[in-house]
Amino acid sequence: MLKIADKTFSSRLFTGTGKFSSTQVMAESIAESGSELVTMALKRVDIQKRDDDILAPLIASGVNLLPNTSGAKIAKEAIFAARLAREALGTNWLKLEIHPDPKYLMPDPIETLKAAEALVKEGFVVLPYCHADPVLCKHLEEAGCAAVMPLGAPIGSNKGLASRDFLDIIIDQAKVPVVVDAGIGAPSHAAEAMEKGADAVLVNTAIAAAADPVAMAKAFKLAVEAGRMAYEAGLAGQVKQAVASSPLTAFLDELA
Ligand SMILES: CC(=O)[C@@H](O)[C@H](O)COP(=O)(O)O
Repeated sequence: MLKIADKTFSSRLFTGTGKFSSTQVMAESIAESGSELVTMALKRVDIQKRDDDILAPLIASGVNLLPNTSGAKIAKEAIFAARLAREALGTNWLKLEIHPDPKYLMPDPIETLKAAEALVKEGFVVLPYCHADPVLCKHLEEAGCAAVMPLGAPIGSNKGLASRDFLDIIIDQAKVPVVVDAGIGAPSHAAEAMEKGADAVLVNTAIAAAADPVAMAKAFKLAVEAGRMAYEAGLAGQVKQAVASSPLTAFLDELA
């Protein structure tokens, strides 16, 4: 079981709600993924009515909602969005996302830390999306964030763990759960993150944009479970030279 703040999860696959061809496909894919924590951009949710297109099936399914502040370019906007989300959705959980640059959607580390400090003080359970920067992740942890969400690669790029060496350091140092977020483009990328010891992964585009999102959601579910199982089993280390699996010359002993 994975514990983040006051909640426990049996699934280590978190999912997004964007880019699906329809709400029905989204709901079926999330159900198939087994995900228990689902993020949605506040800007996409009709906060006036709880029977909103995206919200209704999510609430009915019983998943935990993780509103995100995507669209915020500075800390002040993210804090405003967070308060709105708490009011509208009745959750103090928040995926803090601040990216001022629309081309690469790179998270702003300075504004993210500033907003995280303020939101933690207001009682939010803050899960910040950030660069795979070990020093920044430590600062976010010290600020009271419930987890850190370093990127694998730019959002929607499907490039996998381009930041793998830095993820290793973050995972090694972290005292809060590490959720690898963004850029995970294939089940094998998710498995790699889990094998490294990440506590969870968040996947959106690779599921939503697949030819068959429901089947892909299942593939990610299995990959995350396999990756976690491999991590817990303890991977055999890598060496440069070949090491024979069984004695090479024992059968020649007869000749001696
Ligand atoms: C939905 C969401 O929160 C995204 O911003 C997230 O970072 C996922 O990224 P991918 O779409 O690359 O999986």
